[in-house]
Amino acid sequence: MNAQINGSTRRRQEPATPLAARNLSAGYAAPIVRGVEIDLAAGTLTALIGPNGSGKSTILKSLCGRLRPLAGTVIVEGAELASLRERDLARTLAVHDTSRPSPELLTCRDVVEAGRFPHTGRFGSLTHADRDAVQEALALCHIEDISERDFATLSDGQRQRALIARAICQEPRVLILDEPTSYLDVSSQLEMLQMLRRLARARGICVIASLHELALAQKAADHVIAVAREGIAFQGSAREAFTQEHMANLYGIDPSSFNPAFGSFEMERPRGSARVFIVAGGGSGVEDMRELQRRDVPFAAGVLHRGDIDWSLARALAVQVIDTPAFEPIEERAIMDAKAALEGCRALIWSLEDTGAVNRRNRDLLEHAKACNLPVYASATELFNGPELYGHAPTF
Ligand SMILES: Nc1ncnc2c1ncn2[C@@H]1O[C@H](COP(=O)(O)OP(=O)(O)OP(=O)(O)O)[C@@H](O)[C@H]1O
Repeated sequence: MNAQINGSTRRRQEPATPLAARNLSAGYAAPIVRGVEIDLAAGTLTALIGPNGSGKSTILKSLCGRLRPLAGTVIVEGAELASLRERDLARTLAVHDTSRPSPELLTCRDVVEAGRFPHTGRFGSLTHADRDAVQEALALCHIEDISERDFATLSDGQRQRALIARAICQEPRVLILDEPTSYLDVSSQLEMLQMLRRLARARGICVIASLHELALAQKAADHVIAVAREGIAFQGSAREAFTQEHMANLYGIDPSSFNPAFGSFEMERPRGSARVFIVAGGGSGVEDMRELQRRDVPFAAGVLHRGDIDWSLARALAVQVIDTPAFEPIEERAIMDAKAALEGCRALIWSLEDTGAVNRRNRDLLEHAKACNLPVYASATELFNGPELYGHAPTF
């Protein structure tokens, strides 16, 4: 977001932990999550992740006082949440959630201005400083141009921005957001998280948001808390959290379908024995592997250098990957394994444009395919649409 985040005038001496939970049990008639321990630092963005129904919203509601803890305590800037008066709490903590109020006859600006109530006097009239804070929040959320529109007529994404702007102009020390990106388009999601992250840093505030977009959470969050199985499954830095093992346990998926480099999941690999062998490297096979996956054709891939971009995708999508150590010429063992795998296939896709010192031995596979009378294609598109480089079109 382009709007300038004004941090210098509002920064204060930070206490160590703006928001903490100690042995918190949160739920309704019975606990949904137990034993929750949280310590959030000032100036950071924390992402709360986890499957549907795991208890993210329930935790957030308890952290902001909308749901009374069933056990344990929530501590806001050193004070027990339960001991704070509503107005004092509102000066410290602001909440955005997914519930959708539909106030009638209020403009978008009116709704955002309501965020100033903890700072206004008895009659609720706004000072210049209040109006500046409102204007700044409108700008940060990119809704200046719709500020005079009837709130009830805004789109879901515009309302979401307005409600986040309302929480921001409250100028809290702690900002709690339940799915702040749920109604936003892809570029707006990026902008919103980037803005929240900058806001956290510039104002030294603590932001915690539940998110389903893991790739975004991985890029934006300083700290990640994963909720599952009645409590916190794990928490730590994005680097610590977004591992294949953690994601597999959290979402019950095959570990190799999560790519930690990009924070993204791949669709399930085609099942069965490999029918196509793909030779690739340096990203040359990405499109071909995706095409095979879309067409549900099981394939083997090799010989790929470990760490190569094709290698990491093949590990998620191929039924067999034959690899070799990075930066070294292909091992003899790998060539033998690849030839054996190739013999069980019905076609070879040669995605490489050229070979160099470290992958020259892959040319043996091209020769082997010809010797085995296997058709060879330059890409998956050609495999499905012809013409073949060599041999006869296979049937799948
Ligand atoms: N008011 C309520 N009364 C009783 N149970 C509730 C209430 N609100 C939520 N629950 C239940 O608590 C559990 C956790 O819900 P919660 O909304 O916290 O999950 P979540 O992780 O935020 O899910 P999602 O990702 O789908 O938004 C669910 O089983 C839900 O049905």
